[in-house]
Amino acid sequence: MNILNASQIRNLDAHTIQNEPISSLDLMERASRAFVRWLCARFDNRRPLVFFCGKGNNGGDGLAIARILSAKGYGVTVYVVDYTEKSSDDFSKNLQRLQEHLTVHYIKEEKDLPKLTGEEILIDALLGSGLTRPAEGLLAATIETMNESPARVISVDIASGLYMDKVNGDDDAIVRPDYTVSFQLPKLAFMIPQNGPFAGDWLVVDIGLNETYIEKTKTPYFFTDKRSARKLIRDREKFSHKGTFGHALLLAGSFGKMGAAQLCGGACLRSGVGLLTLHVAGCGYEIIQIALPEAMCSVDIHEKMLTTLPDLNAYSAIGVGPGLGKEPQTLQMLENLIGEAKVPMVWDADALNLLSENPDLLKKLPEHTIITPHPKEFERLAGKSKDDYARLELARSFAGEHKLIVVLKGAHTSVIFPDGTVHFNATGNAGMATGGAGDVLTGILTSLLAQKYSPQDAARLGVYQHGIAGDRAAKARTKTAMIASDIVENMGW
Ligand SMILES: NC(=O)C1=CN([C@@H]2O[C@H](COP(=O)(O)OP(=O)(O)OC[C@H]3O[C@@H](n4cnc5c(N)ncnc54)[C@H](O)[C@@H]3O)[C@@H](O)[C@H]2O)[C@@H](O)CC1
Ligand SMILES: Nc1ncnc2c1ncn2[C@@H]1O[C@H](COP(=O)(O)OP(=O)(O)O)[C@@H](O)[C@H]1O
Ligand SMILES: [K+]
Repeated sequence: MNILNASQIRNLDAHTIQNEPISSLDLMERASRAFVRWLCARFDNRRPLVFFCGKGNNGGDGLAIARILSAKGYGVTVYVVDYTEKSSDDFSKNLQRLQEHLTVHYIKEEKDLPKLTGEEILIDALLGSGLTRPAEGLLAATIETMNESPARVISVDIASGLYMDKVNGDDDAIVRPDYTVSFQLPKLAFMIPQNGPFAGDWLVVDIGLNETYIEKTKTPYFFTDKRSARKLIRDREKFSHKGTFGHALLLAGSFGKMGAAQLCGGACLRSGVGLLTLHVAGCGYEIIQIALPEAMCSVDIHEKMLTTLPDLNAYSAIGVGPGLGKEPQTLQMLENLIGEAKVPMVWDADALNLLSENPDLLKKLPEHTIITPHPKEFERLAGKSKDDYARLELARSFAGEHKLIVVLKGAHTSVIFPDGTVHFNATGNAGMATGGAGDVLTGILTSLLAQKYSPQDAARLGVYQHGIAGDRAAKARTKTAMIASDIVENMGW
């Protein structure tokens, strides 16, 4: 799914209005009904709803939503923040319609702001995708009132004060919603870690904007949701045999970190690889043979660390890093790996940390290798960024410069291609912020590469499937109690 910027969304609205055709007022009504459907499925009419509306189209949505919900028997109070003389046409038309049924309150100065009990549900319809500057004055005071109330807050389209596609200032007034019900497309802002508090639990409702136009609009940003992930999956052909699905090699596991190799190997096996060999430090032989009877185990000449490569000829993909350690002999092994590997690779964890300390080696990494840094590992590789948008840009140029597939991990992990394309992932949850979850991902990616998925497809699909397994694990065990091995246990699609 494409992610569009604010001006592209404006054009999309205009295109839909002109070509469907539909009036902008009817489009607003359709968007408002979509919002209402979501709200009614979630909240019954026992709680009072308090609306805070601006005077643009976001405010117009708020007024339309209030009218529809009031007709459905919800208790509705509407405040319009009177911060400007100007108002949009569709705002004015909806104001007129609403006033036929309901008294609208105006906030003209701060003392007009209501005292909230905390029992209400607050609907934030002050500013939407039309935000051009930080919210100030009365708007900022209204935002503060909402944020200070313990009441639940639902933002219409996007939290008021949050830019859709660029960084906000540290002191900007921005609503902190519990939920954002966004129209048609996810917004870039929702993908950015520092915006977590300003997106809340967000979801997208379909308002029938022109799909063909969306698909044709050029953007570097995409969202890997269920539909796009499904397109990547290959069926297991009836007459296939284990040779069809490749032989993966994992270089992982030193003394005290053999669990990383086990998690990585378990995930690799459960993602459909034909054969798996783990090459581990000598001390890991029994552990791996007992923990993963389906895998073969090759041991290093060194008891505690990885120092030498096995013969690489048998393998169709290689994953390296989990539980590797950073000993100088291990660095030597990585140098040899770069020299000898002729198959696609995934580099993770300590393999990346060793790369950061040896930039010459980074330059030699074969094109289209997948690297899977978390933000700290990425910082070690590429340097500091002043904010999360800047980090994303840095990752795009890093991927381009080194011709790598960068999987920048976190909530909405971004998979970045050398051409600068970014695919944000839809799945996963904060329960995955637990030691070993990344090792699981490396196993999945190596397995997909061994099965001859392209590095681009393997990265997008693997990250998606990792998140699905994490979501299932959270359902089974809760986000708090789940551990990385639960992610492996819950794999399968
Ligand atoms: N255009 C359409 O057909 C549709 C638009 N929709 C709604 O329309 C919204 C966008 O509406 P608008 O473009 O009217 O913009 P907004 O309602 O976001 O903002 C209103 C106007 O306020 C001004 N403004 C921006 N930042 C400000 C600030 N910090 N302080 C004071 N004034 C500021 C701008 O001139 C802006 O046009 C979307 O978020 C969505 O909620 C939906 O109704 C769906 C259909
Ligand atoms: N809040 C979160 N939401 C979704 N996924 C998350 C979240 N936190 C972590 N993850 C995922 O869990 C994995 C953690 O990997 P990593 O940080 O390398 O852990 P480890 O090194 O312990 O294995 C990544 O794939 C990341 O995307
Ligand atoms: K809003």
